[in-house]
Amino acid sequence: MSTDTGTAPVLRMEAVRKSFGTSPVLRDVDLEVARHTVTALIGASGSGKSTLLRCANLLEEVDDGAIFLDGEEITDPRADADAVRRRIGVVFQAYNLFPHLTVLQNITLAPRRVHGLSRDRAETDARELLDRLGLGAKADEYPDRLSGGQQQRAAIVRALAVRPRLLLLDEITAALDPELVGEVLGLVREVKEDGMTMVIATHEMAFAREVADQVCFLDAGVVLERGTPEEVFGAPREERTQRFLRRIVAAGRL
Ligand SMILES: Nc1ncnc2c1ncn2[C@@H]1O[C@H](COP(=O)(O)OP(=O)(O)OP(=O)(O)O)[C@@H](O)[C@H]1O
Repeated sequence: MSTDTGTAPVLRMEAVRKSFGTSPVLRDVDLEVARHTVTALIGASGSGKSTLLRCANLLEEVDDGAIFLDGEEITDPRADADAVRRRIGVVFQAYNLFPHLTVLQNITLAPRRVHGLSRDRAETDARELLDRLGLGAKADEYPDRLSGGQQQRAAIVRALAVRPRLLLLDEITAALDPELVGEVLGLVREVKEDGMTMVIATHEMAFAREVADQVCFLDAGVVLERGTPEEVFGAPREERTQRFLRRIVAAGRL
C-alpha cells in the first residue's frame, strides 16, 4: 500500500464495476481526480453518478476494480472504512441536519466526536468557517428557521468542518426551489477557491461547465467521454454525449 500523498491523485478509480442484482450500474469506470480540482459527473438519470460517489466513499462495496485515496487502496479489505470516511466529506440532496441541534451544534458534532476536538476549539473553528462562508448569523439557529438554501449551505459547512481531503457532492441543489439554487452553487464556488478537491454529481449543466476542471459524461455506467468543460460541452466527440447535450440545450438548461 502506497502512502505517497504528494503526487498521487486524491481519488483514483481503476476498472470499477458495480451491479445491483443482475443489472450492471458501473462498468469498468476509471477516474482520476487531481488535488485542488473539481470533477463534474454528468449524465442522464440512472447513469450511475450517485453509485460512483457512494463507491468512492465506501457506502457501496465495489464488485471489481480498485479505488485509491491519496494513493492508498481503500478497497483493500484491510483498509479501515471508518478512517477512510473521515477523510471524505459527503453532501447529499437532502440536507440531513439534525433538527434538534443548532447549526453550530450540527457542525461541531463530528469534529468533537470523531476528531476529539474540545468544544471550544470546535466552536471557534466552526464560527470562523460559518463567518467566512456567509452563514455566521445563523450559527445559533435551529435548522427549521433556515431556508432550504441556507440549510444546504450549513450541510456543506458541516462536511468541511472535519477538514476532508475530498468533498463529494451528490445533486445538492435537486431538492431546492430554483431561487435558492444560486446561493448554494455560490458557496461551492467559494469552496473551490479555497482549494478543496471535489467530485460533483449534477444536473446543473451551466454550473458544471463553469466550475469544473474535468467533466465526465456517464452513459449507462460507462464514462463515455471526459475532458475539460470546453471539450465536453463545446465539442463533444461521442454521438450519445451530443444527443444528451442537445436535450439539455432544448430544455433551456445550458
Ligand atoms: N441500492 C440499490 N439497489 C438497486 N438498484 C440501485 C440501487 N442504487 C441504485 N440503483 C440503480 O442503479 C442505477 C444507477 O443509479 P444512480 O442513482 O447511481 O444513478 P444517477 O446517475 O445518480 O441518477 P440520478 O441522476 O437520477 O440521481 C439506477 O438504475 C438505479 O435504479
